[in-house]
Amino acid sequence: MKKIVLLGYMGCGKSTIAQNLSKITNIPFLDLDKCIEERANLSINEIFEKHGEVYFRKLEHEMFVELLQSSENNIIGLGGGTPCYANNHELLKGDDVVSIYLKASIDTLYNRLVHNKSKRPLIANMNEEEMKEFIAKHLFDRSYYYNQAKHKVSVDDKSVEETVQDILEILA
Ligand SMILES: Nc1ncnc2c1ncn2[C@@H]1O[C@H](COP(=O)(O)OP(=O)(O)OP(=O)(O)O)[C@@H](O)[C@H]1O
Ligand SMILES: O=C(O)C1=C[C@@H](O)[C@@H](O)[C@H](O)C1
Ligand SMILES: [Mg+2]
Repeated sequence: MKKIVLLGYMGCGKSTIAQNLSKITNIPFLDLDKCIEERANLSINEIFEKHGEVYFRKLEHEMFVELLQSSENNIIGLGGGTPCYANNHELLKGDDVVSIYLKASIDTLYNRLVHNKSKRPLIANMNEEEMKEFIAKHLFDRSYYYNQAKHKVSVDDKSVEETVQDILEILA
């Protein structure tokens, strides 16, 4: 079964773009973060607080494998860190997987995340200056994994509709 997997840094728009793509294509959308929250019956913040990040990464890997194994066609929106742990980047290369990196610049990410960080435990307690530096370094560290995707779409200065259109061209 075909799996369209959207990946990229926090705030690049995986969830937003996947929802819109799902409406147009009628392919059901699964958000990995949401699936984890439902399975654990805890928010992502609560999982990090109560059990720590290592436990979260284990749940994240198990849930990603489970979603890829299901027999339906799906759009799967990954968490920002998913490709960077537990060899999950290898799963982006599977035969039935169309993996797409939504590539955003540091400025785009910062502008989207600065007013929207409370539900993202890795940045929730940072001030604005710390956040910019963190995003720059973290994005650099993670880029190797994001670039394992089969396709790349730049999202800077594009509307949701324009990014969705770029993805439809990849899928055509
Ligand atoms: N052109 C755009 N494309 C996508 N998102 C946009 C755009 N312009 C503004 N946004 C906003 O940027 C934010 C993107 O957040 P979203 O939750 O979709 O990202 P994400 O990649 O799923 O993040 P996370 O990894 O934390 O789950 C949303 O608040 C969305 O409304
Ligand atoms: O970038 C990350 O490591 C994360 C991104 C979010 O989607 C969540 O999966 C969680 O907050 C961790
Ligand atoms: Mg998301």
